[in-house]
Amino acid sequence: MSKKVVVIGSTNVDKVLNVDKYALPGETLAVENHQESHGGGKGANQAIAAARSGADTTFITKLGDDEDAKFMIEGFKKDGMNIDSVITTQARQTGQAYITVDSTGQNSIYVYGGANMSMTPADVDQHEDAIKNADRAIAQLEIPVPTIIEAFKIAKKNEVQTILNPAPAKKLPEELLQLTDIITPNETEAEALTGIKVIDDDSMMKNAEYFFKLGIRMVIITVGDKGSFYATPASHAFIPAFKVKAVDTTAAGDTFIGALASRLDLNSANIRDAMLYANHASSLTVQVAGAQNSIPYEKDVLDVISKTSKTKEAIEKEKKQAAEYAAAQVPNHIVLGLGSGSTAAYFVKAINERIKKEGLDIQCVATSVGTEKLAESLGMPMLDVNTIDRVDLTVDGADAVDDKLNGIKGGGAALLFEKLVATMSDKNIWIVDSTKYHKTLAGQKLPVEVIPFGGMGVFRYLNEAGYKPEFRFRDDGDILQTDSGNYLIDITIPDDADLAKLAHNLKNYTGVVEHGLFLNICDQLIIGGDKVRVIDRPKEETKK
Ligand SMILES: O=C(CO)[C@H](O)[C@H](O)COP(=O)(O)O
Ligand SMILES: [K+]
Ligand SMILES: [Mg+2]
Repeated sequence: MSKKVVVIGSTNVDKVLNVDKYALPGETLAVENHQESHGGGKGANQAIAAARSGADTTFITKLGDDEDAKFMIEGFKKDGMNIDSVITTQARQTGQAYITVDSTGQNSIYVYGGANMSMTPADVDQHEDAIKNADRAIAQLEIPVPTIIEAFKIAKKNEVQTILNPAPAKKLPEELLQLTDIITPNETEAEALTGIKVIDDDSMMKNAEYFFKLGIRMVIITVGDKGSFYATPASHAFIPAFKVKAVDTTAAGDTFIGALASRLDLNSANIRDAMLYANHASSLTVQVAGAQNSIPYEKDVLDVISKTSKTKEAIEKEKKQAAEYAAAQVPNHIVLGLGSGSTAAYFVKAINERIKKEGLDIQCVATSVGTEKLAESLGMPMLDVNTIDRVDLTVDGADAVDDKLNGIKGGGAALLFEKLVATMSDKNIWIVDSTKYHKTLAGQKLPVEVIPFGGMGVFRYLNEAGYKPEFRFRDDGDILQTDSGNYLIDITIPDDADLAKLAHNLKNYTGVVEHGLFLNICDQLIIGGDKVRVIDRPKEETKK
């Protein structure tokens, strides 16, 4: 069901002058290149982005009675936008931006607000229905603030969600912020409003808390080519941008917002997917020079998503290949540790097939409640880990493994039981897809399991030590609890980390139960693929 979006905002015609160099005062320079006009304006860009992503889009904007207006309206109609609420004035020209770009790509812009800056609350009142009939209303700061306030008042009165893109950056009256449900600043715009510099997750959270206090329910901070952060009082996360070759970032921010508005459910339940969609959309915009012409259509975004999700299918295939390869190697008459996570689940099913078909004499030990449930549902013979003192072989997944077979586990929140079983196993085999194998673990996320009481103390220690800690939340926004009822704090492994020292320091900190660094544990790594790769721990390296 496509979202009904109304955009109340600006339209500019960008007149671009490509020159070799800027003319000095009094100087006259001939300009060779052909000059053309492009559509622009944050309102128009965001309306176009929403419309091209399939939203049922109505645009309330004010244009002069001139050629530029005709040029823009043609474009709006081509994008299937509802233009019944475009207001025409004789008193001002359509907004224009005079952009001079020199041979180095450096640009300077003069913006003539024109009709945009003459849009009044009365203009908006005349198009009250266009707002009333929408699911959500979006505004930016290229039209007068009192006009936005009027539009948002109508929206709130009619339970229409309000999204404020506070660009270009400036201070705003609390009245407007209190009428805003979702605010979408970039890092500079956020700082202009809150005075809190955006440098890391913590400062993004502080910005979010500032807006929550005003009654704003969701804060989205776009951080250039790094990605975008979202926060509601219940949950938050940073969604990294997709690494692409950026040619021209113009309209990337506007694309993100229009695309997000076309996807985000009104109860925000699909926030992660909507953010991923919007990140994909703006990653396409930056790869094309220009503004509105570079804003992608829904099918382009879905194409790039299906390409990445195809790798998702490829990854699942590799997990299965690694798991089935490992299952085929398991000897008879042993006590077998069953790992946790999606790759280990393929292994459990594969070894269960062998036990049934070949009548193998294998007793199993689970490394999590999830695996125990899976094994029992398959009728596998289980042992209670407290009744044995050793395991012959454990086969488990991993989140990241380096070229010394040191690894990180705990992505699936089972690290404590996994480490218990791994350390009592004579042999540990890890099964992974190719995205898990890295030269080094630096920069990877490392889970630290802490007791709930006092977890904040550990968080503060990790924060002060510069590990960028984040409590792990479930997708429904509640804090995650492990099988043992503990919390997980994910930290980032610093580039120059001494893993043994890091493991030692973490383990020794009061309140830390265990961490996800598994050093000198893995004896053999099996990496899935059409050609499975098997890497053994070098013989001379005795397990300490
Ligand atoms: O350590 C684990 C659970 O705590 C998992 O083995 C690890 O997260 C890998 O899981 P997956 O195979 O699903 O990527
Ligand atoms: K662009
Ligand atoms: Mg995982």
